[in-house]
Amino acid sequence: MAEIETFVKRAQQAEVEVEKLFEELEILQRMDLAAKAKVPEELEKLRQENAKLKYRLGILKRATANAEQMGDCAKTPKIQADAPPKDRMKSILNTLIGLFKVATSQAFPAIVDPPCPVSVSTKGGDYQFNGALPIVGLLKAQGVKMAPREIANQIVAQLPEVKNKLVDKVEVAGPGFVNIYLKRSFIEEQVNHILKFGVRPPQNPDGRKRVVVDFSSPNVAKEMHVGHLRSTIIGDSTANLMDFLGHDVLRLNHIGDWGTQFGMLIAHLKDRFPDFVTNSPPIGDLQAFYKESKKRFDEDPEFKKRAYEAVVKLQSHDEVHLKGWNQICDVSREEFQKVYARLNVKNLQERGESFYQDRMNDIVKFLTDKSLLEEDDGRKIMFGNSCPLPLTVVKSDGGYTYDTSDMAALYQRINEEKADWIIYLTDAGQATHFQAIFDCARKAGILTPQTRVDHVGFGVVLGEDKKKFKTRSGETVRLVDLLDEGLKRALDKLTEKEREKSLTPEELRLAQNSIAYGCIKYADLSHNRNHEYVFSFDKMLEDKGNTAVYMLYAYTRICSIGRAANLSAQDVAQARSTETVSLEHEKELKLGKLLTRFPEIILKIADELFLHTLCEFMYEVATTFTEFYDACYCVEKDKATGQVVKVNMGRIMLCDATAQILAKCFEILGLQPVQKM
Ligand SMILES: NC(=[NH2+])NCCC[C@H](N)C(=O)O
Repeated sequence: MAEIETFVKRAQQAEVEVEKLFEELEILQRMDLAAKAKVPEELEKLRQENAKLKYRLGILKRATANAEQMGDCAKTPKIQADAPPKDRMKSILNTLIGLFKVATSQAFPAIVDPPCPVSVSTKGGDYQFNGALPIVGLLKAQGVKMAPREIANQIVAQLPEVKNKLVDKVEVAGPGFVNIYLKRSFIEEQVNHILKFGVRPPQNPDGRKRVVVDFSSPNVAKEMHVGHLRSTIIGDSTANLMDFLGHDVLRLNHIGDWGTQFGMLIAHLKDRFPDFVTNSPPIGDLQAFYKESKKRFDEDPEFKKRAYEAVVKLQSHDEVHLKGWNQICDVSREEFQKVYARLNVKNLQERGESFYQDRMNDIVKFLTDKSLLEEDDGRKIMFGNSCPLPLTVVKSDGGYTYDTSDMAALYQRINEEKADWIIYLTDAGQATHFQAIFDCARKAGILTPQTRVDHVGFGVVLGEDKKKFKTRSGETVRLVDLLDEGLKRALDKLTEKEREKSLTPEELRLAQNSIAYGCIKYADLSHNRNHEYVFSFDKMLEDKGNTAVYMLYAYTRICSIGRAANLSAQDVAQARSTETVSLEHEKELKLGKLLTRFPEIILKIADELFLHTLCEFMYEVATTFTEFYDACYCVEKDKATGQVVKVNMGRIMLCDATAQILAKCFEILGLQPVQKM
């Protein structure tokens, strides 16, 4: 299997490179540069290499096909490594940027790497090129004076006429914008592409990356709180998105499972359950256990002493102490697992702070050797180049800190995991911690520009009273209780609508789960993550506005249109290869255009890491779909008998493409829509 992965990786890299070279070649040809000669040679070599890889991949794949069939198949097949890039979805925005870049370079060869801003148009045209204005300044710097409209005209004159399947017409407007109108035939082609190939990822401009997503990361023996819930939800979706793009994703749960608090926990364990080594201790409520031991630690100096001794024993890997530590971690692990199972969070690998024990020694040595550590009141600290706050790498008692483990983890992820991109999900309060880590890692040469790092922060969760989220009695809300309440509220909602009358008990249960977990996730994901977020079941369960309930209903409604035409799901699936969509009606075209924006939205979100953009897109799809459905008959029925008289298959296919796009969005967000609710 590992061998296959390596082949897949190499084949994909080759694909990306071939495609890149194709593009480059096209540009070079158009720009009529003499440097052409070398490229075809390289291209040919890559092609041959790729053909060989594909051939061997084919053999390996056939050999493992049976094994794979029996394994746990993902719901949507991952993009095939041997799928030519041409089969992926096209980002219209990127294509337009490419076209205008070439045209601008041709019109103004003296400007190196011209800026090329293209955006979706709000009026006049589908997209808009805004590059003329910045060029005014650039020309001026070279002593050339030219009006923006004139610049726009010259650029437009260079747009390739032939071979352009995409642009219908362009017009220079206002102070020098270029309005771009797309060809209907192109939009139709893109929608038909969805029917033929399914919702495929767009071509990644930077190729396949090894992406580490560090999320959830609760702490052993402490409450897994709503902050961890946010991290879990946003992190899981971020990882899903990276998966969809075809990256090689590693989901890591950096749990807090190491540190001095284990001394008091183990000392307390020894007292409470003296036979813990032979009999698994029934700890039950670990939070209460934590509180008890903390109380003793604070009040009883003798206990405190034993707690310190226990830490030393644990760190020297004494068997009995390791056993106790493991038992305590197991109790927490079980609790965390319950939450993950209910939220359907999969493939999250536990790699807690304890994993880095030896590596923390190594990183301290590494930093010491580079003379980067300073003494400060017995501590060893490190300053970066730009961040005002130093890291505490070694405490005065010789112990390590959160900073030390994160430095060690960063080193490990870059050098052992070969990460190209590392994404951390924690509350915004940890922003300075990560700034300092990244800053110091750059200074130490651990982090170079080859690796992208992002701290994806999020705001705090508030209760409906706009105060810190707590239970009525002021306790932290247990996540399992919160999820239970979600389930109860979802069922109330369904019975309020008397859905139990038309759904089977199993359908009702599925709908309840879909709504409960869907509403919690969607409420979180649909808001800008930087903002504070008010946790309110009432708001989440509203069926108007951009809520999970609205979106889930919209989806089931679209899915039901085929049924209204007496078509089974299988009929619809079969029609995808025989029917085509034509977007004659204005509302059909509007919907088609929106669907074809999916690839550019995905690329934007992957770059900026703001998932609410996807929710906004989904909402726009749902409302645009309603406009289409109100204006265009898909199924005509005899008013008197209710019999189907006419089915417009092309339109049913447009419904299907819409449903497929929405299904993919749900999948990325970790929601599980149902066919009926
Ligand atoms: N690599 C990391 N620091 N990941 C995030 C860890 C979050 C930490 N355990 C907390 O509860 O706040």
